[in-house]
Amino acid sequence: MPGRSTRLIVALDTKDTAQAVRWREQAAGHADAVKLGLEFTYARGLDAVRAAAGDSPLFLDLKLHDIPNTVASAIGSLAALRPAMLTIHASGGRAMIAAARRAVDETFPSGSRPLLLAVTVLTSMDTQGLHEVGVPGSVEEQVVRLGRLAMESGADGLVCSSHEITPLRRALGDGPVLVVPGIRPAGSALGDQKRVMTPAQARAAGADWIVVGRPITRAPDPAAAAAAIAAELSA
Ligand SMILES: O=c1ccn([C@@H]2O[C@H](COP(=O)(O)O)[C@@H](O)[C@H]2O)c(=O)[nH]1
Repeated sequence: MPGRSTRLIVALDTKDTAQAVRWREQAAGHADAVKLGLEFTYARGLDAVRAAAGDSPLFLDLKLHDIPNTVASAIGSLAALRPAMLTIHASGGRAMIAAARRAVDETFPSGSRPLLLAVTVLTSMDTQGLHEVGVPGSVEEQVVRLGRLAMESGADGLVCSSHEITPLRRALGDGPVLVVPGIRPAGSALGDQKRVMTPAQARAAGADWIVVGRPITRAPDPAAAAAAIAAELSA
C-alpha cells in the first residue's frame, strides 16, 4: 500500500468466529491489522482470538483497567496471542500504567513486544459525558492530561479521537503512536460515537492508525467499504 502514512485497523466486533474470519478476509489487502476486543474475547475466549486474527497483526483491545498487580498478571496471560498492540485505560493511573509496562517487557521477548497503548477519553464521550463522571474542563484538556501521564509512565502510544491529535502532538511531540477510532466516512451513521472525523481528515490530522468497525463490517459490501477507506487514506 505505497504512499500511506496512516494505516487501517478493521474492528471485528462480533461474537461469531466465522463472521470475524469472513470480515478479516474481505478486508485483506486493504486493512493493515485487525482489532479483536471485549465482545469477541468474552464470547469465544483467548484461543479463538488468535485463530480469528489469522496472520494479520492483532490490535488486542481489551482496555485493561484494574489495580496494578491485576493488570500486570492479566498481561502475563496474553503471551500466546502475540498481539502487535494492546490497550489499557490511562485513567488507571501512573502505577497501573507502569506495572503494565513492566509486564509487557517481562512477558514478550524484545523484538515481538506489543505496543502498549493507553486509552485517553473514549471517542463515545463528549464534554457533557466527561462532566457527568466528575471531570471538569474540556475533553481536549483531559486527553492531553492523561496522554502526558501515560507517556511518562511507559506507554508507547495513545488512543484518542482525531480532534486531539494536534494538541497531543503539540504537548508530547512525535513520540507517541496515535491510534484513532471514531472514524466515519462522509455520510455514514455515527452510532454511539461522539468525536468523529472522516478517514481523510484523520490522515490530514496525523493519525498513525485509524480503527474502523461498523462502517466496514455493517456495509452491504465490506470489501468495497474497506477498499474505499484505504483509497481515502492513500489519496
Ligand atoms: O475510544 C475508543 C476506543 C476504542 N474504540 C473501539 O474502536 C472500534 C470502533 O468501532 P466503530 O464501529 O467504527 O465505531 C470499536 O471496536 C471500539 O471498541 C472506540 O470506538 N473508541
